[in-house]
Amino acid sequence: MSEIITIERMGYGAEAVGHLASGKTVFVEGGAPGDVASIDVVEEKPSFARARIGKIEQPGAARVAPKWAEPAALGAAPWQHLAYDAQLEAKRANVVAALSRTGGFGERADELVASCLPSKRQWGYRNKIELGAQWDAKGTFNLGFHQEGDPNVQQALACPLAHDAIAKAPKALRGALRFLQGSDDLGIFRVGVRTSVRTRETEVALWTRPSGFPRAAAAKMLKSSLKATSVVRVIADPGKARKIKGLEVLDGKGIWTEQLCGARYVAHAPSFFQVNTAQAEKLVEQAVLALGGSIGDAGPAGLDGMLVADLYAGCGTFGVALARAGADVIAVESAASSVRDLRRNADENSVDIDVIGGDAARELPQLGGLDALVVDPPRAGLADGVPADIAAARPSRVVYVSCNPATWARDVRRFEDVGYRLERVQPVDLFPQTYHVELVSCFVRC
Ligand SMILES: C[S@@+](CC[C@H](N)C(=O)[O-])C[C@H]1O[C@@H](n2cnc3c(N)ncnc32)[C@H](O)[C@@H]1O
Repeated sequence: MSEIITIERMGYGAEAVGHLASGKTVFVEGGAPGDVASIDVVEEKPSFARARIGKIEQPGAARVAPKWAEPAALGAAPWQHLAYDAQLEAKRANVVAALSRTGGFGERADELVASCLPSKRQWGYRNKIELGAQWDAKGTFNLGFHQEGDPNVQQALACPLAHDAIAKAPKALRGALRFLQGSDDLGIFRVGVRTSVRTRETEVALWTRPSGFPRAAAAKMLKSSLKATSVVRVIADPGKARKIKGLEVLDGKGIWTEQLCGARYVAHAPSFFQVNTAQAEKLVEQAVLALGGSIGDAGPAGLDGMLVADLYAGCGTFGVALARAGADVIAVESAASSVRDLRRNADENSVDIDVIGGDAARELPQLGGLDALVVDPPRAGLADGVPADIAAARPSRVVYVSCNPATWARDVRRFEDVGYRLERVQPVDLFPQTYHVELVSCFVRC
């Protein structure tokens, strides 16, 4: 079934949103706000439909020519056909919509959400590329991007979202690993590459199942193909990336380092680290400011003597900055690799952090009274009882950093129910050309 519609807005996802003549909401792959397009409906459900663009009759004002022509861009850069200003507006609108509907803020949501802070680099901003590895039915080794809902990897020659030093890694690594393996399956199921424009370090991490492995040959080949300063092998089972069975240094330092807000951070391959360093600095700055601190030439300051918990702390992106600002920091993180890196990052930046390895929800009730708290959970947001446990610690301020407006808006409701008022929401664009948006929100105790 085809019909001509006008695209209204971007959804929270790859698709744009419009309405069929029947009034039904339709999600349109490849649509841009303002497009008048002939669409082909590919799926119809009782309350919504999905469609593809047949022909654009008249392009919307926000539409631009996509830069990345490979099919992998559909999954990795699904908003690249939108002008950057329109991307920022759409991201803010998605945060407002989540707060309004899921958070129950109605029209008040619009007043609380600031404009989305733009990324200086709209391409070439990622410090990390993560590629899935697979053997196909013909016995060919493939390396590419995972697309949501598709078990197969999508091959690509390059990733223009990544810094120049690693943008061509998909092709280079595919060639190197095909040569290394020949027709032998070495159990590689994922390859991660991290680079820093600040420290000039590049690390290649091969994720493999436990088995024999030609360490020296792999080290030589990977080091030369990307001028890597570190080559490591992470031993784990596919689908169980959190259960690391071993980490072998094949060449170089065995770690990757990055500089952020004037501090130096070490991150081992299995540890979480923000993928857009320059924008992560804005997250940190926003968090420090929200707690009443300041950012000066010498770094974060002005939180002297405050007792602050940093939950879901990773390698210490927030915790180290808060401690440098003078706060007494208790950090909780569950992944063993990140916990070790966090301890080392505190030492290397000459700050004391009380690092607790464990589940944030479980540890929180033992922390006692707090002056303030920063939480930065994974996409699923906070476990049910966490806002109430936070309220029991009676912090005067809570900073909630989120990468998922839907779960965040649900949690906002919970915070308001336990006596915290949402004061301000600052979306920050860490992921240009995609629908993803990060936000820093601040709550005060009523
Ligand atoms: C979105 S990352 C944020 C990390 C850090 N705040 C940063 O900005 O780099 C979420 C972190 O939470 C950790 N994590 C996941 N579940 C957890 C849990 N139940 N308790 C504590 N940490 C957890 C992950 O290992 C990851 O490091």
